[in-house]
Amino acid sequence: MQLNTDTRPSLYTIMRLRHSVHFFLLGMVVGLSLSWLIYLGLASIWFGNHLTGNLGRTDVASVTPWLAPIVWEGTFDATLIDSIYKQQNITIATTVFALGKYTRFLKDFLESAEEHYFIGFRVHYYLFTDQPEAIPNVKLGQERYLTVKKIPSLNRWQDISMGRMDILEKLIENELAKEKVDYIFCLDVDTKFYGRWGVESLGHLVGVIHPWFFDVPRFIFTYEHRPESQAYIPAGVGDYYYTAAAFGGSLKDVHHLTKTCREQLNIDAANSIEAVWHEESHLNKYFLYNKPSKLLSPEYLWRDISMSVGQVKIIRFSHVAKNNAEVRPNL
Ligand SMILES: CC(=O)N[C@H]1[C@@H](OP(=O)(O)OP(=O)(O)OC[C@H]2O[C@@H](n3ccc(=O)[nH]c3=O)[C@H](O)[C@@H]2O)O[C@H](CO)[C@H](O)[C@@H]1O
Ligand SMILES: [Mn+2]
Repeated sequence: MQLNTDTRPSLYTIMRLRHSVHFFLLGMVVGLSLSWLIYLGLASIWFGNHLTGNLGRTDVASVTPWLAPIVWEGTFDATLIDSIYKQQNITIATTVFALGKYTRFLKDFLESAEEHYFIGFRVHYYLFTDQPEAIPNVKLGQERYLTVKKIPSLNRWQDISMGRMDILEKLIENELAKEKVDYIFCLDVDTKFYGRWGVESLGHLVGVIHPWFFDVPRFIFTYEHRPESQAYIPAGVGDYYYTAAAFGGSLKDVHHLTKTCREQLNIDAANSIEAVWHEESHLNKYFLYNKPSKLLSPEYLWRDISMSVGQVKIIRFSHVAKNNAEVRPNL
């Protein structure tokens, strides 16, 4: 009997083994490729999120010491923030006063607002004037409304400017509170929009840093320093210097602001004292003790379109050059 002592693997076995190895290697390659693709996918989501989180500026402060954001270009994602507010069906009331010769600013103000201001959102302008017939016919976009309110003019521009607090307080109380209004902004009319002013600006109480005082030390701020005035701020105190040409927030907060400033202005008037920068001084006092929940950088009220500084990468809203002696009723 002959035993089969040939222990060498048959050709067939070798072929099968090689096949398995090939299969194994192929599996490895496919597996690794898949893992790599999954890794890349996850990484892009991960780093994508981090990129959003990395928005920010190193050349300016974008948060206050009480952790309120200061809105500068490069600190927010406009598309993302629009999509968040789009779900909320909000209305933004916007007040503007144009008395005497200031009606001439209305055309540019309204036309430029229709191009840049809360585009895609419901805006209701409330326009106070002594000459409704002088209001230009500006075509408003969809879901944009304008209500004109006739009010008497006053002899002093300071009284017109300060008188806004009282009128705004009453507007909120008597009208806006009953309507579906979520936010309100109160703006000067001798201004024009040049870039996006959108929902990134919304908050409970919103102040705009004055364009002449955003990069100077506190002792330069033109707060009211006479203790006799209700707008008094002691030396060495204060966070920022805010402009009165633009402020806003929720109806409730802006009502409290306008009511408080109106009361303080009345006490000053009764004591025959007028704060150095009128209602702006009172607004600064208010913001010192009622901190804004959001601050807007001077991009949201620049000095004049022709002036540039490195920190201001985009001018969204700006005062227009005007000859005060010519447009105001008094000096
Ligand atoms: C950049 C900035 O911080 N601006 C403030 C500054 O002066 P401004 O020089 O910007 O004051 P202004 O002459 O623009 O007056 C304020 C606003 O009152 C209205 N108005 C005034 C006069 C007139 O005859 N008709 C009329 O409609 C108009 O809406 C105007 O925009 O100081 C004012 C009060 O001291 C206000 O605090 C302004 O917000
Ligand atoms: Mn002004």
